[in-house]
Amino acid sequence: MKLLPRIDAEGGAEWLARTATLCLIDEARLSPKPGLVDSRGNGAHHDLTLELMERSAHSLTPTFQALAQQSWRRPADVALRQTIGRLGREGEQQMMAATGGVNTHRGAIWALGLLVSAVAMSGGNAPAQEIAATAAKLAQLPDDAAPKLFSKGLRATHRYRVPGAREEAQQGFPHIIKLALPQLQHSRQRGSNEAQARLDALMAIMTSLSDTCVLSRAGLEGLEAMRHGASAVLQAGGVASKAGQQALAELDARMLALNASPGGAADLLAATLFLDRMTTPYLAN
Ligand SMILES: CC(C)(COP(=O)(O)OP(=O)(O)OC[C@H]1O[C@@H](n2cnc3c(N)ncnc32)[C@H](O[C@H]2O[C@H](COP(=O)(O)OP(=O)(O)OP(=O)(O)O)[C@@H](O)[C@H]2O)[C@@H]1O)[C@@H](O)C(=O)NCCC(=O)NCCS
Ligand SMILES: Nc1ncnc2[nH]cnc12
Repeated sequence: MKLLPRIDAEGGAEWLARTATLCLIDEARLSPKPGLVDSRGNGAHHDLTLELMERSAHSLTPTFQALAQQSWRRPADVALRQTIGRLGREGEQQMMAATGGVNTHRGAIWALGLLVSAVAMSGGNAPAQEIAATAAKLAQLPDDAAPKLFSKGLRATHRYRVPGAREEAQQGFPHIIKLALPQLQHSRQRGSNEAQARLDALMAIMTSLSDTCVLSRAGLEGLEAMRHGASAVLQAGGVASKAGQQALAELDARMLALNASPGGAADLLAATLFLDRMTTPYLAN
C-alpha cells in the first residue's frame, strides 16, 4: 500500500525533517504527562522548560534533513551506519549548543534519526513495521568511529540488567510497533480525542519500557511505579475516561514525589507520532 504523498530526494528530506521536528514539539506540548515537561510546566525537571524543548527540537531540523539526504534510497551497510553515527553526534552537539549544555533530546535524536533514515532508505514508501525493521538493521551495524563512553543509560542497563535505548532500536522498536501505535489507533477508534489517544499511547509505552532515565533518577521503585501507574490508567478506560484521568493524576503525583521522569518513553512517543504521520494518509502533509 502506498502510504505517503509522492516525495523526491530533495523535497522528501526537507519534509521528513520538518515532520520529525513537529513530532518532537507535539510530544513536548502534550499535557498532562507524568513527570515530564509539558504545557503545564517542567515536571520533575529543574533544568528543562517547554521553551527549551521547543528550541532543541528546532535545532535538530538540519540534522534530520542531512540524515534523510544521506540515506535516500541507500542500503543498510556499514558505510551508511558510520555516516548517520557522525550526523547523530553532530546533532547532539547542535542540541547542546541550542540549550546551553542541557540534554533535552539525546534519546530522541537516536530513535527519530534512525527512523528518518529508514524512511529515506525506502524512498518514503514503506509501512511502519518495515521502517522500524530497517532502522533496526542500521542500529545493529557497528560504528567504529563511536567514542567508547560510559553513559548514564549504559550504567543503568548494566546495573539493572535491562535493555535500554540501543536495544529498543536494535529490536525494531517493539514499544512503538507492538504497543504505542496499536493503542493510538484503538483509542482513536473508540472516540478519544487526539490528545487523549496520544496520552494513551504514552501510557502503553510506559507499561513495559525499561526507561533508563527513570532508573537513573529513581531506581527500580521508580520504574515499577511508572509501569504500574500507566497500566492503571489504561485499565481504568484510558485518558478519555474520568477514572483514567484520576489514575493519570495519581501517576503524575507519584512520579514527581520520586523525582522520576520517563524521558525515554517520551522520546518513543515522538517516534510513534512520526511513524503514525508516515503511515496515516490524513496526517501526511
Ligand atoms: C544509543 C544512544 C541513545 C546512547 O544510549 P545510552 O543508553 O548509552 O546513553 P544515554 O546518554 O543515557 O541516552 C539514552 C537516552 O535514550 C532515552 N531512553 C532511555 N531509556 C530508553 C529506552 N528503554 N528506550 C528508548 N530510549 C530510551 C533517554 O533519552 C531521554 O532522556 C534524556 C534526558 O535524560 P537523562 O540523560 O537522564 O538526563 P540528564 O539531563 O543527563 O540527567 P538528569 O540530571 O536530568 O538526571 C533526553 O535526552 C531524552 O531524549 C536516554 O537519556 C545514542 O545516544 C548513541 O549511541 N548515539 C551515537 C550517535 C548515533 O549512532 N546516532 C545514530 C542515529 S542519529
Ligand atoms: N517532555 C519531556 N520532558 C522531559 N524529558 C523529555 N525527553 C523527551 N521529551 C521530554
